[in-house]
Amino acid sequence: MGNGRIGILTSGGDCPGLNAVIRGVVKASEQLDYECVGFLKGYEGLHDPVRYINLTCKNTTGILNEGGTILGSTNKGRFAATVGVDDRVELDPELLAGVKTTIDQLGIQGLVCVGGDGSLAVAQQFHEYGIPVVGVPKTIDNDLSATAFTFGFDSAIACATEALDRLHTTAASHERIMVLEVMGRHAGWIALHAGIAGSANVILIPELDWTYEDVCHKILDRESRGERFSLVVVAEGAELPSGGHVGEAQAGAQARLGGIGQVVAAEIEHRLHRETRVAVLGHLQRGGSPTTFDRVLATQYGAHAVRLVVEEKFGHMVCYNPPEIDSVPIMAAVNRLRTVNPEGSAVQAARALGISFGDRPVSLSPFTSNLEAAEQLVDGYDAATADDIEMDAEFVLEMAEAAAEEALAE
Ligand SMILES: Nc1ncnc2c1ncn2[C@@H]1O[C@H](COP(=O)(O)OP(=O)(O)OP(=O)(O)O)[C@@H](O)[C@H]1O
Ligand SMILES: O=P(O)(O)OC[C@H]1O[C@](O)(CO)[C@@H](O)[C@@H]1O
Ligand SMILES: [Mg+2]
Repeated sequence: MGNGRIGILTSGGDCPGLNAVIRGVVKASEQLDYECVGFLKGYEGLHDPVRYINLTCKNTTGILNEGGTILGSTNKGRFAATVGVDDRVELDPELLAGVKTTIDQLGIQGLVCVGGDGSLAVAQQFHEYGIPVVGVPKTIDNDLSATAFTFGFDSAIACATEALDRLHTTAASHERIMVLEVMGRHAGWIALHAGIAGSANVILIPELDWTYEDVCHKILDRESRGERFSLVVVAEGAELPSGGHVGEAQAGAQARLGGIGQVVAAEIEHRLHRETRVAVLGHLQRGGSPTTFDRVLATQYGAHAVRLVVEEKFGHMVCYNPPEIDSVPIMAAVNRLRTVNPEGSAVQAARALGISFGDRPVSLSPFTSNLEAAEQLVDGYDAATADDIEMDAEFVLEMAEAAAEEALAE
């Protein structure tokens, strides 16, 4: 059996690039004369019943650009180590003992666990129990600490950006407001990056409190300049102005988020009396072929994970510390979600372009005469429906007056 055996499993929500990591691990292992074993359906294949396949360069050929994972994955089952942000649930000691027996009996020298925050929290408990593990950071949500990027994120934002490009043309043709709901759990990375790349007008993320007034304000401001359509991106985990998230609680697992797009679209339509439509991107963001960036990142992660096993750097996770691939203790990456910095450069750049986060009134464009914009804004406001419109006539007028005063002062 050459130098020994390396195990690998893919756990949690799938994402593009998982197969690229598997291939990277297998190829790098064979180069060093190690055999590879792939456990099926995440951690579940490690015990009762043990389910695995032998992986070789030959039987993994052609998978680099395939979405999904040839090993299968799950985000439910017996290995729930976290059920929410900053939560720790101890794994059953009998389960841990069973996994240790599997690893010992198969002669696995190191187990490569490819997963997000929850799955790596499991890997950390394996490590504490004496099971030799190394981690690889995966998730479309990009919410893992200690790495600049997880693989899967770039593919997800490519998908969301394409969706925005498509929504753009139909929104413009029909002069509608389009709301796109994207994934990301409690982090706004997908919404932020896709929103910037897909030229959204409003981006709503969990990290910033927002109001319907400010969202509608932005839409009206665009209308005042003759832009009679708007694109709103909302992260599934964004908190409603009234508090709380939209989704369903699940027993023994993280809440399933989703549905906020519909809520936001309905409220905008109600307040502005403008045709508003919603698109929910859902699992399209997790499927399909990885982008070039994700292929390169995932391949490097796979190769580097093998190196960690060979060097017996157990309890570590590979990470991207641009421009290099590096490693950190798994503990540094889990139980502390990496969320968007509201003062960070991406948010600042978006604001500089006039993208609204729904958290403050828009300032009128420096490129339009303020007076002209203010007049248009008042004209554009349909007084006939004022009684119906819960969005404040007063607010619009106040803004118009302030702008007019400013313009006169110039
Ligand atoms: N075998 C399992 N049994 C129970 N729970 C599991 C199992 N595998 C993964 N999970 C849970 O599924 C969830 C998702 O896993 P993970 O964090 O690795 O993926 P993710 O892509 O980041 O997705 P998420 O945003 O749902 O966390 C976590 O809460 C994790 O604990
Ligand atoms: O596949 P499921 O169980 O619906 O999980 C969806 C969740 O998984 C992710 O796609 C990846 O973590 C999240 O963005 C989303 O909230
Ligand atoms: Mg996660």
